[in-house]
Amino acid sequence: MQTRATDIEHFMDGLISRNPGEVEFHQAVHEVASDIIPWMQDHRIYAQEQVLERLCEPDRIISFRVCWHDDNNNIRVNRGYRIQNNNAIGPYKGGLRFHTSVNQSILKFLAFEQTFKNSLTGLPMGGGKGGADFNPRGKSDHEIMRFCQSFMTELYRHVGEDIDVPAGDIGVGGKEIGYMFGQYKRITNQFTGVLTGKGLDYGGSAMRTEATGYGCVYFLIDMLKAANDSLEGKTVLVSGSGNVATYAAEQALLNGAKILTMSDSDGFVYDKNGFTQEKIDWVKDLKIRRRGRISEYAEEFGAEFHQGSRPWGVSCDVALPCATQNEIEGHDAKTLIANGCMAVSEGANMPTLAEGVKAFLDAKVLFAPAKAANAGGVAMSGLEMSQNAGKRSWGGAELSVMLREIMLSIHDRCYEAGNEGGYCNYAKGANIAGFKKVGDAVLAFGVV
Ligand SMILES: NC(=O)C1=CN([C@@H]2O[C@H](COP(=O)(O)OP(=O)(O)OC[C@H]3O[C@@H](n4cnc5c(N)ncnc54)[C@H](OP(=O)(O)O)[C@@H]3O)[C@@H](O)[C@H]2O)C=CC1
Ligand SMILES: O=C(O)CCC(=O)C(=O)O
Repeated sequence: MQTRATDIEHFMDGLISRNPGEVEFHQAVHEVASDIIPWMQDHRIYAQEQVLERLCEPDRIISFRVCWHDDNNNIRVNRGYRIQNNNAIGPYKGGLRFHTSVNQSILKFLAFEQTFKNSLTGLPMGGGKGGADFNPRGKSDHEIMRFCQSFMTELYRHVGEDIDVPAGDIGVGGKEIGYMFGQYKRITNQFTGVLTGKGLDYGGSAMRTEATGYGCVYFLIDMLKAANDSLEGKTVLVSGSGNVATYAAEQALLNGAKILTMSDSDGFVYDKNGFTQEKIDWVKDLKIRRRGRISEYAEEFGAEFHQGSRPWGVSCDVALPCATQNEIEGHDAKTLIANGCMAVSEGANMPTLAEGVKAFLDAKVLFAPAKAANAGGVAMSGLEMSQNAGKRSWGGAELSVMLREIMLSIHDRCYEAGNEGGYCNYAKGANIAGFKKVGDAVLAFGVV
């Protein structure tokens, strides 16, 4: 039986009327539904049992007030959230984002995506996401510490090593995880693996910092290999200059690529000579320790700074969007294609708008969707959970091998479900492979 476009529209009309105004959530669901609704024509049980409908309704949405004192002793009020989307295949798992843009729609889209991403890793992790509309930019360390402690003072009652295990995301790195872990331990008097991305001295895992960016490039390499190509000598645009961007740039460089750009929310830098390891290390120090702006790179290394723009107008072979959602619009995708871009691997979550994804797929650009390409980070978090549960720690070399194997198996799962004979639609493959595993678990539980 053929799926009619109206089936997808009908499904989306219902979803939009139940979740008004949540545009990012609508966008993420539409992207999955467009592949899953046709697929369910031949897999009727998932439609009969309303599996997609169930996965689109979070198990629970937790929202709370976060009060803290700034350095001038003013009381500040923020809103914190945890979206526990689905725990059919394991405890809720997913990052915390601290950014002014954070709202329920953004976190619902992220928790929804996380559910399928975690499924693709093959590890026992459900999907969740959380955060707050707190802006760490310009805050002192003491302010960040007080905010994190206040945030955890409410969150602690909703999380636990077998319940829900948050980690970092935009605005939440090792420092913030340390403050939150310390507060959890203080309140509960328990030392458990309740957060991942912890420091190595207190239960963290080697390779977690590198895992998302490295994994994104491993997926790219596997995709190129399946198309009888390689990364050697290719020019690469990277957006962002945070955790994912810097480690993606580093791994691409290690594989012989030439990195031309990095960016932040003020604009992008274009280095015609390419980023060396020394320059990437300088960016890491700028962003993590000095909390500076990417424009300073241009002054330091004599590169171009393009204020208020994204890097997609620069000619390249490969694009690695690693900053945030919706950073490649339809016209950006068309520009990239016109300038010769032949592969895109999404380090950020949902960085490409639907029109952009369609343009890439129509042009047969190799396109690695976020839920597959950036799954290395949460996979390493899953391995951190295993280490914590077993009260042991594995070495970096061992974990690197595990990360490489997990990324290859994610690639192969997506390839198997998305290969259309001559061209692989990895977006479709990731949706089907991710959905099927969670869906089978949902079916096993009956109506719950
Ligand atoms: N960390 C992880 O393990 C994982 C992260 N991701 C995703 O990767 C992306 C980046 O996360 P991560 O590197 O951890 O975060 P960081 O906070 O380390 O870095 C974020 C980077 O993106 C830029 N950025 C943020 N918002 C915007 C915006 N609205 N416009 C332009 N640039 C922006 C930031 O610039 P500025 O300094 O100006 O804010 C910064 O360069 C996110 O989509 C995240 O969800 C996905 C999987 C795992
Ligand atoms: O490691 C984790 O649990 C968080 C990863 C994450 O937030 C993501 O994959 O988007």
